[in-house]
Amino acid sequence: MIAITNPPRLIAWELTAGCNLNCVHCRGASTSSVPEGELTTEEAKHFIDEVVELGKPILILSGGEPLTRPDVFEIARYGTDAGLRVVLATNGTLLTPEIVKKLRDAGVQRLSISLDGALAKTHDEFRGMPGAFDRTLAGIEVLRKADFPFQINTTISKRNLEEIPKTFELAKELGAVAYHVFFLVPTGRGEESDEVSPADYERILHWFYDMQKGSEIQLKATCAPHYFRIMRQRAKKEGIEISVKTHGYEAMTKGCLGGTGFCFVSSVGQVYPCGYLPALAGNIREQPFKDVWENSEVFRKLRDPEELKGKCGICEYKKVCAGCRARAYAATGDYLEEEPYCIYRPGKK
Ligand code: HEM
Ligand SMILES: C[C@H]1O[C@@H](n2cnc3c(N)ncnc32)[C@H](O)[C@@H]1O
Ligand code: MET
Ligand code: SF4
Repeated sequence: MIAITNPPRLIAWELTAGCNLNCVHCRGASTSSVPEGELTTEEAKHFIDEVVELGKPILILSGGEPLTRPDVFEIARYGTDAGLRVVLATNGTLLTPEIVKKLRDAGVQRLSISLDGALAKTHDEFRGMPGAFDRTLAGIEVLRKADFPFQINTTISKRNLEEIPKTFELAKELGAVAYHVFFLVPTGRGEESDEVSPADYERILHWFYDMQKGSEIQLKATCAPHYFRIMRQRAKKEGIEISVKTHGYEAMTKGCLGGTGFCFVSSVGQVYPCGYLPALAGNIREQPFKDVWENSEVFRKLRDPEELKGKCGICEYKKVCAGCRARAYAATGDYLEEEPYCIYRPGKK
């Protein structure tokens, strides 16, 4: 039998590991020092050529802080011309009208702005810089004036858990087209002691389900695969079928796309299932991207739910959830082990 591999739907690309901030939770442990040997402009363009050979995913230009890389506009333009939907993830502190114009001219379709609290103190402590909150809000103001679409990304940890509803309200007031929450993964500078408890995860994901129902803007939980279990448990209780009509995009996807619909490429060309799981699939300098995507052992394992261990392995929701592989890795050293932050006991329904 010939195994058919779907092309990636989304690729997050760390254009540079360098950053102007020093966030307490940063997966890349980014600082102002830029590592040696990052992909050159030519190598970056070559990578885009290779991506297009496989399919037309959304290309997320990320970092580090992608706006610290001078050729970011040239790379974005190249991706746009190649037919990709190019978006960019930024901390928002470096946005000026000139930069926003250049991003628009390069065909960038949306920005994500990280905002980790509704209060300046919370965000600034997260971001390791006094004044970061004000600068990010100033950046958002530039986007509003230019009528440039943006979403707000918030990483949820113990530091801001109780401020999430307020941050969601702020995102709406600011005119975000979507609100995406990321649950902290203990990797890089991210600390396990900052992770919210499994019970709090459950609580906030139920809140999220309720918010999603009546929300005029798109809400998405990333790195919280158990949301897809909760969605099904709640829908069953309410007697509703899960469909695109009732649950939108969430009905068509699953908990974690790492290695199946999504991958992360580091600034030196390393390919990983996501930016939080240091399980190396290959390097685009050594192998064609297609070969890494289709044949690497890590990706093959992640595509097979039968490989899952512990309670995830026997869970009736494993095909829609599969747990966070990065959290399993951080807790045990084995990315196929059970998700440590899920309270569900398989078989309970
Ligand atoms: C349009 C602007 C967007 C930006 C700038 C953005 C940014 C990001 C970033 C930076 C990550 C983290 C990647 C990593 O470090 O590993 C991420 C993850 C992800 N995003 Fe977005 N995103 C955007 C829109 C979307 C949309 C519209 C969707 C789907 C409807 C989406 C789905 C995902 C998924 C599935 C992941 C991967 C995490 C996982 O494995 O579940 N994103 N996004
Ligand atoms: C793309 C998003 O990823 C967030 N981010 C950075 N590091 C981590 C981590 N360890 N866990 C979860 N999210 C993280 C950023 O704050 C940004 O909003
Ligand atoms: N620096 C950007 C942000 O904070 C993107 C990457 S974060 C690891 O949103
Ligand atoms: S989370 Fe983003 S803004 Fe913060 S240090 Fe890391 S790369 Fe920079």
